[in-house]
This record gives sequence, structure tokens and C-alpha cells, in this order.
Amino acid sequence: MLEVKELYCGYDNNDIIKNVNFEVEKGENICIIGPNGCGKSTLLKSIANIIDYKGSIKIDGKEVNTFNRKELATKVALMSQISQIYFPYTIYETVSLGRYAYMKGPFQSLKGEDRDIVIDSIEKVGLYDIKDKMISELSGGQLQRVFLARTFAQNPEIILLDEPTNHLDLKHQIELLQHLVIWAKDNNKIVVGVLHDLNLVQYFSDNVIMVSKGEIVAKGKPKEVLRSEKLKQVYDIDVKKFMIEVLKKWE
Ligand SMILES: Nc1ncnc2c1ncn2[C@@H]1O[C@H](COP(=O)(O)OP(=O)(O)OP(=O)(O)O)[C@@H](O)[C@H]1O
Repeated sequence: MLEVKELYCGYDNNDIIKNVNFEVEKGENICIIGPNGCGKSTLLKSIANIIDYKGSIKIDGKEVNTFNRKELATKVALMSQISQIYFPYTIYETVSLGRYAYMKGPFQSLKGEDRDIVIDSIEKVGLYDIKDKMISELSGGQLQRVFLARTFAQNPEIILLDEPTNHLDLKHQIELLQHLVIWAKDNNKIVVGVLHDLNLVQYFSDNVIMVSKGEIVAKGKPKEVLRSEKLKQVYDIDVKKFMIEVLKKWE
């Protein structure tokens, strides 16, 4: 279980996130939505213990900032928007890095069971046939799937995703989110995703948290949170009206 209570965090003593409270049960996937700059990534960074925070963030009853690095890696993985830094590794080697937290020594080679997990993770994202390709030779979407496979191999309790679909075509966006939903349900894990596409949020999330200026302004089931008036207030545009107009164009 993830429990966030009276959370404040930000940069240079300036709080971006202010008094945020929410809980996520195991098996659940939640989406965090809100306009640019409202603090969504900052919130994820605090849960991943990348930035300091005030208040409390507990995973399975233990405060996030009390885990050591390896313990933390077995609890939480943050998949950010992909960086442009390419290491000279193959897909297989990159995904193997996900098993780091479970290795005893830093340069130990992977054991049979770890190898199986790595292969299984690569198969899940559909990259098995090119597993020996260098990651520098991949498209943005393929690279995103490599990082997802690495995250699956890490097998944390919580996967945090920061706009995970931004390099993917529609088929792969849907596949990625389906993989994550199934992963959470089958393994009793948690997915917390920042998504901008409200259609995907409506379709895939169990619960939604809407953030505006660093504060939660609505939380609950997608149908409750994605209400026309609320969206208008926060995004300053009639989202539903626009969506309906778009749908009409398809007819
Ligand atoms: N490393 C940093 N140092 C100082 N300020 C930062 C840093 N990262 C983000 N900010 C500021 O914190 C605020 C929230 O940023 P954050 O990236 O959390 O927003 P977001 O909701 O994820 O935005 P977006 O939808 O555009 O990705 C912004 O005003 C941003 O300028």
C-alpha cells in the first residue's frame, strides 16, 4: 500500500506540492492529471525519494526516505520521459540492469532465474527478436519499451510513470497501459501514472487524482473526477465539448 500524508516538497525551499494526501491499494492503478507545471513530476520524484519532502510517504508501512538504495529499488521504480543519453548496451543488457537490486555483488553475472525474468520482461514488451540490438540503434518508441522491460525486470512494488506514452504510436500506447494494468492486478502491485491524454486516463485508470497549482483538487473514480466543470476550471478549456466535437468528425 502507498500512503501519502500531508506532503510538501519542491525545490530550493520553495514548496511546489502542498498538503497532498492520498492512498493507493495494492492491485490498483491511478493516474495523476493536471496542467503543465502543476507539480505532477515533482510529486512522482518525492515518491521515488529523488527529492526531499516534508510529511509522510509510506510504502507497506515504511517511510520512503528510510530505505537504503537497494531496498528502495525493490519497492519503487520511476520511468521518466526518456533521456537522450545512450549507453553502449544491447536491449538484453539494459533490461538486465533491472535486476541490480537483487544481486549480491556489483559485477556478479545474472543467475538462471534472473535471466528468465529478463527474457520474460523483454518478451512482454515485444522486443525479444531484437534483444541483442544496441539501444543506440532503436527508435524512441522501442527505447521506451526497453525501459518498461527494465522496470518489469526490477519488479518493484510500485511503478511510477511520467508520461510513458509520449513516444509511442496508439497501438503501443494501449499495449503499454494494458501491460501495466495487468501487471498490477496479477501481481498485486501499484501503478501511479502521469498521463496527459484524458481518453487514456478515462479508459485505463482505477482512480484519478487531479492536481492544480500543487494541490489535489479532485480524486476518485475517473467518471467522478473527469467532470466537465472541473476540467474546465483546471484546464481552462471545455475538454468534454472538444472531445465530443472530435468524435463527431470521425463519423
Ligand atoms: N529541478 C527543478 N528546480 C527548480 N524548479 C523546478 C525543477 N523541476 C521543476 N521545477 C518547477 O516546479 C514546477 C512543477 O514542475 P513539474 O515538472 O513537477 O510539473 P508537471 O506538472 O510535471 O509539468 P508538465 O505537465 O509540464 O510535465 C514548475 O514550476 C517547474 O518550473
